[in-house]
Amino acid sequence: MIAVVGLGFVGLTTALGLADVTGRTVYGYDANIGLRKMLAEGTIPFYEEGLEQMLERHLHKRFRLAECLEDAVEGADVILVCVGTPSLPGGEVSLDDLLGALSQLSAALTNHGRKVIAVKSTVPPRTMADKVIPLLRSGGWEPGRDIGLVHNPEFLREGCALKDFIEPDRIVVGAVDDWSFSVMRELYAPFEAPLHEVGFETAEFTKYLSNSLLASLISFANEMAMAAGAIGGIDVRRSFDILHEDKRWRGAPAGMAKYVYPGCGFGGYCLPKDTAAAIAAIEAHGYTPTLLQEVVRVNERAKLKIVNDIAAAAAPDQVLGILGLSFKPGSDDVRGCVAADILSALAERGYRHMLAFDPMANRAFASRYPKLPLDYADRLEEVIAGADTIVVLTAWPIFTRLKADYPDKQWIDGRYCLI
Ligand SMILES: NC(=O)c1ccc[n+]([C@@H]2O[C@H](COP(=O)([O-])OP(=O)(O)OC[C@H]3O[C@@H](n4cnc5c(N)ncnc54)[C@H](O)[C@@H]3O)[C@@H](O)[C@H]2O)c1
Ligand SMILES: O=c1ccn([C@@H]2O[C@H](COP(=O)(O)OP(=O)(O)O[C@H]3O[C@H](CO)[C@@H](O)[C@H](O)[C@H]3O)[C@@H](O)[C@H]2O)c(=O)[nH]1
Repeated sequence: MIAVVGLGFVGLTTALGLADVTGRTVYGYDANIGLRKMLAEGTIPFYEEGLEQMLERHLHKRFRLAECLEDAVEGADVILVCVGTPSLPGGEVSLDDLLGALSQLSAALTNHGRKVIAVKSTVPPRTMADKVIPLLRSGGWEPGRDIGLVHNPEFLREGCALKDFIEPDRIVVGAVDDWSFSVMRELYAPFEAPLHEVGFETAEFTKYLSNSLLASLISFANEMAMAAGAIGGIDVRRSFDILHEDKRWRGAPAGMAKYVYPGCGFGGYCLPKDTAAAIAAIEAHGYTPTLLQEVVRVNERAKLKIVNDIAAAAAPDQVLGILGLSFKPGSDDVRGCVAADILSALAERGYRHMLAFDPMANRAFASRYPKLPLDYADRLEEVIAGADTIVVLTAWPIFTRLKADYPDKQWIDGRYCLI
């Protein structure tokens, strides 16, 4: 049996993906009672393609919700911990939820059958060795002797989380001993993906390596787009389309031609936090990662640029139409989205009449950012009718042709996505 602790984006996807692919029974536990109740009724609190159907298929059968941690882990031989590791104000990661969950786990475990604890949350290098192992020891569990211990970072992308989990490019496992490796090999045997057995630090670092590269590529794209704007006369969208025709971008399974598009900055729950955490972790070891620092600065500059573009195009007493609030198309997640930063910068500059529409994220945005002076439109057409200047902040495909359809409006394309 499998247990999953923390049923957010990663935990729920992991639990349902494992139930589906392995055929094993998965017990899920989340500390949030409201979330447990919602899941027990077959609904999920965010949009993720195919996930609700997967919940419907496995709920109360292969996927069971536990009301307490003890029940979730009692019969499990693998316990995957998927709690959040958010950023602190200085960029370092908060390990409070993770260490809290692990200390609850060490109190909840009994000696009946050996188990593996697998940390899936993203953590800075040396967290397993310096924080997790000492914590388990202080709870009376010696990793490698009484209990197995693994770090198994997750690489899924929101918007295609389930597909990414079920068809991963690679699986990375750092473990305390051979037995833990063998349990993870067995767990992932039905998945057709290379499984890399490495040390804890390599597993931890590989996750930051991946997200830091993605953040660097986006900041590179944004730097070049801003440079092109300064030169003038350049069709940035077409330049990038032509760039992506280079065969080296196109080889499956990389699919990077769908990445490295310029825009008004990267946001979301992972790239900003993981880049900041990578910088903090590297600095803490005495090295100054100047390129990564610059990646973050370019990202701030990309957000500021669109704020300046808007200020140059429309006075604060005008109505601004805002299209797109979610951190990326295909998702209703608004955690760390650039729209929040951009709209709060506009509010600071005195803009008070902003009418926004997102195909999925209106409600989530309103509840997470209640102080922003925004009105919400139920339909795209209301924004078009209500504003002369319209700003695109998320590249939803339904926005692509609007500029051509409404040439009389003033368009500010924060995502270089309008044709
Ligand atoms: N969201 C992504 O796309 C993504 C992808 C790869 C890796 N990650 C990493 O995975 C981790 C989880 O991210 P997420 O987006 O799923 O976070 P999330 O905030 O959506 O979910 C975390 C869940 O853990 C629960 N929780 C917190 N403390 C708990 C405890 N003691 N016991 C039980 N449940 C507890 C919370 O109630 C919440 O539902 C993070 O480290 C993140 O960096 C996220
Ligand atoms: O070419 C691009 C690609 C993305 N973005 C922006 O970058 C942010 C993040 O996008 P993306 O990387 O697609 O989304 P996430 O779901 O946050 O996934 C990232 O973060 C996850 C959590 O760590 C990792 O597992 C994934 O591999 C990694 O892509 C969003 O604001 C996008 O709008 C761009 O501006 N240009």
